[in-house]
Amino acid sequence: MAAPDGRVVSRPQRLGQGSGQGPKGLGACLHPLDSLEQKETQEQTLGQLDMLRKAQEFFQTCDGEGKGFIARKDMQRLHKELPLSLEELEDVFDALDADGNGYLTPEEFTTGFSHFFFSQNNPSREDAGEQVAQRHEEKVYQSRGNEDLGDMGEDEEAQFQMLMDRLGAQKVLEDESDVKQLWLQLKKDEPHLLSNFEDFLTRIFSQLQEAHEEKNELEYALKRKIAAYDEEIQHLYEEMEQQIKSEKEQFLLKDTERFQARSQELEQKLLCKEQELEQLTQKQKRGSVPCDGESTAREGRAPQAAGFPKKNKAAKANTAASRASWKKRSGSVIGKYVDGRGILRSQSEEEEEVFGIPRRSSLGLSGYPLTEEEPGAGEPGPGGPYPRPLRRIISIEEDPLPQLLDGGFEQPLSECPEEEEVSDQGVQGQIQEAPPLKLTPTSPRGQPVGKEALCKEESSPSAPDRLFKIVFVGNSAVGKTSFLRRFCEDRFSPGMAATVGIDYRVKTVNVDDSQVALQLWDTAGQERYRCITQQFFRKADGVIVMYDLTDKQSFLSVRRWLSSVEEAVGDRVPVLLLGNKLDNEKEREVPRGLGEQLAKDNNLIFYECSAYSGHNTKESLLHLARFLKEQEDTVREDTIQVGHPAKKKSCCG
Ligand SMILES: Nc1nc2c(ncn2[C@@H]2O[C@H](COP(=O)(O)OP(=O)(O)OP(=O)(O)O)[C@@H](O)[C@H]2O)c(=O)[nH]1
Ligand SMILES: [Ca+2]
Ligand SMILES: [Mg+2]
Repeated sequence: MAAPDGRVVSRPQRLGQGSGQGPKGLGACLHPLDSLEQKETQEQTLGQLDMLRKAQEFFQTCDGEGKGFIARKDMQRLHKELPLSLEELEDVFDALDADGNGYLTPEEFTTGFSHFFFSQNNPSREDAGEQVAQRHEEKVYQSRGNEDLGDMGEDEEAQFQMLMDRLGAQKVLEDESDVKQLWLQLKKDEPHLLSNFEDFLTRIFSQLQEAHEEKNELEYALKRKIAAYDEEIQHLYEEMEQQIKSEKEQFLLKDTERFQARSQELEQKLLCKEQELEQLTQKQKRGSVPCDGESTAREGRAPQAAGFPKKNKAAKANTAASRASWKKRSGSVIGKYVDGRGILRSQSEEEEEVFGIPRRSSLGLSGYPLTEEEPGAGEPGPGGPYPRPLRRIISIEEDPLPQLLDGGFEQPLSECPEEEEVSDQGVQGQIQEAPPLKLTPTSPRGQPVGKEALCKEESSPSAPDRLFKIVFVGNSAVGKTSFLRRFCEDRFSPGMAATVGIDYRVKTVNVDDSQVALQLWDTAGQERYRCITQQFFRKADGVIVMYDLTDKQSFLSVRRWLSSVEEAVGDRVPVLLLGNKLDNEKEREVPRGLGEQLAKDNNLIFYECSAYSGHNTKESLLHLARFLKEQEDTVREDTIQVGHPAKKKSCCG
């Protein structure tokens, strides 16, 4: 505040919000020694301090309430302090409001004020008001100078344009008309304000210019930021994709591992099931082998377990007779042989005596020895050489196998509806049709198991006279299941699934007017089921070994199959050797002669067949069925007339 003698007296400094860079206290005393030098500096500082103090004074005049900033209307309070009209104070306010937010902070006020009201010379010496007046003097003079220019008059437009160019208005002002109007107005009415107005315009335009530049800078920075963000997002996206991909791979890997573990587990389970089955059959064997060798004749009680019916009274009598005669019968389930002298001996003893060969010999699986001197023994029929008959008691006993199946394996019991007529054109020689046994079923289950499954009118009038168990073995995919399907259902379905464990079918065929039920055990060729398959040999009356004549390996495995049959049942059962897939001649790998030779060496019935075309499927099985039936007839005759010499017969017609 200017004191009456013009000395500048500072108002007590009011600290608080918006405290700007207030002048430091002047109370600090200076050291006498360097007072001269500092006097100089002090004078300078004092000048500046005065200036600032003035600014502060004005600020506090406006900010009477001490709110720390000045609003537009507060500026009017300077009307008394400064020779400025209200409009001019408004302009000054706008010029000082650097950030244009409608309020003046102490900084904005102090900084702008010292520019606006204190000229460049040292404000300390002159009173602010005088100073401001002087400035006005200058300004007015200056604008008057312009006025002079204006007076020259006709080129006001050019003058205004020159001013605009000087101020660089083009860059920041779209429409100069308002400014031009105001300028002309001022020029006319208040020429002394013209310089202020020009100053004001200068500041405004430079601030607009700055703002414009700042805006451009901000825009540029924004663009760069957006580009950086886009890049970042792109990068994140790729990273995420990568992550998803690796997650997927990991998941798949885990899945495969889980699957493998699961299948191993299942394999384990299967193996222990197989072991259980083995123990069961062992137990069964121990449990079922009769201690006094007591067993029932084939034409006697059929296995209850398989659900086969008990025979009627006549058959019972027959059974009793045959049972009586077999009282002495010892041993296991299947077949002992009664030799010519009626002495019950085991097949292998027979074998040793006749051939002295402890291993497989021409006595062979069919249970008939091969001797050259026999008439007609040389010509190999489709079933192989003519053997000399040995008696064979084919016994049947409570057969747990279907039970086992019921327990262990769910086997479809497929019974074939039609009766198989004996068509022996495919088989050597004629077969005498023995009169079928008169058997009337005593129970509704008059037929072999599964037969009742068919609707009544299909079931054949007579129950089977015979029941033979035939086990079917061979490498996987040689065509066992397809063969049996062809034989039972007379159809071929390609792309069969590999058999698991054991499959089981019953087919009744008519052999020489007898109803012969064939229990066909279809085994799985895959290695892992080998131990299950072995179990079923024991109970077999006959065995079929199949190979694929288009697959040499499967033929080479035949010997192995033959030896596992021998291990299980010795040479006591007839074996039919089948070379399958004859329809695939062009892919043949096993010449027919090799099959014939092998059959001859091991005294097997031999056929080449095709499950696909059906060629030799019936003939081969009927041959085996007839062979088994005749064997049984022979044994039966011998048993009834004990000691009679064996009747000559050939297995292959
Ligand atoms: N060309 C031809 N293909 C056959 C014949 N018999 C079977 N096949 C095919 O050989 C493949 C195996 O047949 P399967 O009957 O399943 O063989 P399998 O011996 O039962 O096999 P496992 O059950 O694993 O022991 C299937 O694709 C049959 O279509 C045949 O006579 N000719
Ligand atoms: Ca402001
Ligand atoms: Mg199969």
